[in-house]
Parts: sequence; C-alpha cells; structure tokens
Amino acid sequence: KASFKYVNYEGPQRDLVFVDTITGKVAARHPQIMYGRSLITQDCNQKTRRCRSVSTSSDTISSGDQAIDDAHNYAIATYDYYLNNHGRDSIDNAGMTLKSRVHYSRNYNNAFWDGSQMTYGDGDGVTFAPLSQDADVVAHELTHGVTERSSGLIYQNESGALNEAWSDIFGAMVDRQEGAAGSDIWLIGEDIYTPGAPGDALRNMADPASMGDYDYYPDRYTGSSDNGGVHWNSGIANLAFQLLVDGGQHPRNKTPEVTVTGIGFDDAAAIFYAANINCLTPSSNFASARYCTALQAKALFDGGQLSSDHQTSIHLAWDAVGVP
Ligand SMILES: O=C(O)[C@H](CCc1ccccc1)CC1(C(=O)N[C@@H](Cc2c[nH]c3ccccc23)C(=O)O)CCCC1
Ligand SMILES: [Zn+2]
Repeated sequence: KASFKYVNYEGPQRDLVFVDTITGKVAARHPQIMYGRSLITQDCNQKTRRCRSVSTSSDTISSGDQAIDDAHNYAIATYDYYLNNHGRDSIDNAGMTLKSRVHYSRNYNNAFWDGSQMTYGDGDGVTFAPLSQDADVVAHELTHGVTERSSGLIYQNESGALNEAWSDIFGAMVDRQEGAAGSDIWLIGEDIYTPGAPGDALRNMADPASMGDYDYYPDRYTGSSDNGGVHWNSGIANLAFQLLVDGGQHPRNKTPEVTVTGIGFDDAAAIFYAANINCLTPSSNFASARYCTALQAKALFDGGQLSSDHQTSIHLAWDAVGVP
C-alpha cells in the first residue's frame, strides 16, 4: 500500500513535494510552485573567453552542431531527472539557469564545473571527442553544482572522492534515463573517450580497477596527485553504489565473505540523493558516507525501523569495498 508524505527539501524555495514512501519517488509537487527550465548555451569558438550565446531555449535544440546540441539537451535531461526523481528544481533547487559553454579552447581534453557553469572541451579527437557528447559527463558536471549547494563536499582527499562519486553516480542515473542499459550504465565517458577505440571508458563503476581506479578502501590512494586521488578513490564509492543497486560480490574478490542483496536503481539513488542534501557535510569521509546512507535508508524506506533490508544492503555494500 503506497503512502505519501509531505517532504520539505532544503533550498531557498522550500520545495514541498509528496514522496511515495514505498518507492521514494516524487509522486506530486505542490501545485502553487511553478517549474520552468532556464538555460543558456554558449559557443566559445575554440577560445577561452567571450563565448557567444547560441541558445536560451528551455526545450531541446537541433542547431546542427552536435557539441552544442548535446550540452544543451543533456542539461535538460539532467534537469528533468532531478525534478522528476528527487523533486529538485535545478542545481540550486530554485530554478537556477543552467549555463553551458562548448568548443572551449583548442583540443581541450577535459570538461569542468567552475561554480557557476559547465564547460566542455572538444578533445583532440584521439583521447577525447567533444566532451558534452555523453549524457553521463554532462550530468556529472551539473551534479558538482548540486553537491556544492548541498553537502559542499570539499574537493580533495576522501570528501573529494565522495564528491566525484556522487557526480559519477548521478551521471550513470541520467545515462540510464537516456537509454543506456546493462553494463553500459556503469561506464563513464564511454561515448567520448578514445573515439577510435570502442569498448573502453574513462571509468567503470562496476569494476573500477579495470580502468586503473581504486575499488577497496584499505588499498586507497593517499598521495597528493589529483587532489588526493579524487578521480581514483571515487571508484570505492562508485562500486558500493553499483553493488547496492545490482547486488552481488566484489568483482575482484577483495571481500569474498560479503554478498550484497540489491535494492534497485530508484531506491539506491533516492538514498544517495538524500544523503547529499540531508546528512553529508564538507569534510565527510567514507565512514560518514556509510553512516549517512544507512541513516537515509532508515528514514526513507524502513519507516524508522532499526534493522531492515535496505539498511542491511547499505552496510553490506560498504563492507564489500572495505569501508569501516
Ligand atoms: O568534473 C570533473 O571531475 C573533471 C574536471 C577536472 C578539472 C578540474 C579543474 C579544472 C579542469 C579540469 C572532468 C571529468 C573527469 O573525470 N576528468 C578526469 C579525467 C580526465 C579527463 N581528461 C583528462 C586529461 C588528463 C588527465 C586526466 C583527465 C580528470 O580531470 O582527472 C569528469 C567527467 C569527464 C571529465
Ligand atoms: Zn567531477
């Protein structure tokens, strides 16, 4: 029997939504609160300054330039994902304009969130194709904005790895919404990484070590490169999420005694989203991530009961990747 509850999400405009307490999904939104997507997409024309606006449409576009169209349209897809699944109205939960810039610099092999906008390079055509051309990359960048305005996870060391993982996690969720299926859901950047070599990706959430990232907390990187390995240790939390969704065991038998019972995409995403807006803080570490995700599982799905299947699955998923 589905029951609904009035949930106040944080943010300047208190988002009153009805959340189905069985599925954790937004069932209805407060009628008085109007929602409208607002976007600005700019073409930097291979420069780094004075990019010019090419679209302010609140709907999908087809300009003929795939980098422009994908940046704009995948930002819309990500806005829709957050509104329909988590009741969040844009990056700030108050209808903030989604600003994107493409064709940034020359042969720029990266993309980034700078605190107010998403920026995408064209890649050099060997290592990367234009980076806006993968839904999980666009959702990854936009989610940095969400995290900045919720937990504020500091972008270094363990909190930075969690920041990175949350961006990969919601990147995967948007990729799935856009049609990715099976193991492709867990690949990050598969559409833009080494365009000449199919089948590889920037990261693999289901087997991080296959792309050179970490998958077991005791083995984590503790050096100073990559802001303390934020793109490498993120694999530990990425794998925990994938095991929570699908169930199973560590792909490289780091914890053969642990078998997770999966709880599915929707419940896992609801728990991880709630952890970011209700529990995690700027200096949260991996142990805090275990605590916060278990707490949100209890609040969202177990009616506040102490022991329950979702909480058990959460603890086993973190056990599987060796997080204390
Ligand atoms: O958002 C992020 O975390 C990454 C932004 C990194 C960045 C930060 C500050 C200034 C410039 C760039 C961008 C992405 C990323 O994961 N970059 C990794 C991998 C990578 C991409 N291009 C590279 C070129 C050289 C080395 C590593 C990379 C990184 O910057 O580490 C996310 C999805 C795809 C690109
Ligand atoms: Zn990132």
